[in-house]
Amino acid sequence: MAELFELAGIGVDYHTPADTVTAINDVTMTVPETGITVFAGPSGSGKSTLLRVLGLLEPPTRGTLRFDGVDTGALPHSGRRALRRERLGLVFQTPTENLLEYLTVAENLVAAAQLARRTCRPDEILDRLGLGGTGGWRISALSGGQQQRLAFGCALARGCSVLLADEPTSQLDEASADLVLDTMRYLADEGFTVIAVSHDDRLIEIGTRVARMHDGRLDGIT
Ligand SMILES: Nc1ncnc2c1ncn2[C@@H]1O[C@H](COP(=O)(O)OP(=O)(O)OP(=O)(O)O)[C@@H](O)[C@H]1O
Repeated sequence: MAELFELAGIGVDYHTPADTVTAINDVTMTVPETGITVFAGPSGSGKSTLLRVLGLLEPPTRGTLRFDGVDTGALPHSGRRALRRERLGLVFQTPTENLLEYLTVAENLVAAAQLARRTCRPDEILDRLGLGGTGGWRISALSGGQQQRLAFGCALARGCSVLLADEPTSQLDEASADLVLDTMRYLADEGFTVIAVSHDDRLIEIGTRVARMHDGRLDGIT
């Protein structure tokens, strides 16, 4: 199995007025290009911080992060930004955080594509995600699960091959969460790399690889 991310001795410290918090402590692992990798663990164990590191939103304090063979720490700021924009799609836990509420569904997809200087066919993406016919709708007319589906759609519109989701089901009722789980399975089957952070047992169950975190450390991978 090809490995997409290679983490070696990754550490992240945050300096607060009171002290230094080590959010990630010496994490060494790989993340494969295929399947669904889930980071699980109690609150405060460092899952979201690690996802931000993988999403190139935040450089680690220590260690080496290779993405597709490239040492991301050796890249200039512009190189990291280009990788982030072109390859990595982030989906956050609050559905509306991922979308522009003053635009329609289709306009959100077009705006996402434009960010990556691409064009897209909104109807095609909406059909693939089971949202056919909603192109002209306002975002508020979609359910929370449909909004999260559209957030994944925006990553597709940008041409991203890697989808990183931070607790994508935590704000949703069961039916809406089901829509998101189906979408993640579909995208993994389509060959996208899907990576998620979650407390949700049902999301952890669909993981093809589950990395358990505790106190910033990796506690095991199954
Ligand atoms: N910007 C920051 N400044 C200071 N400390 C931070 C910052 N971000 C995270 N932390 C601390 O780092 C540790 C890991 O936080 P993180 O949010 O990554 O954990 P988590 O497992 O995702 O938790 P949750 O499931 O509650 O979101 C916690 O102790 C948190 O308080």
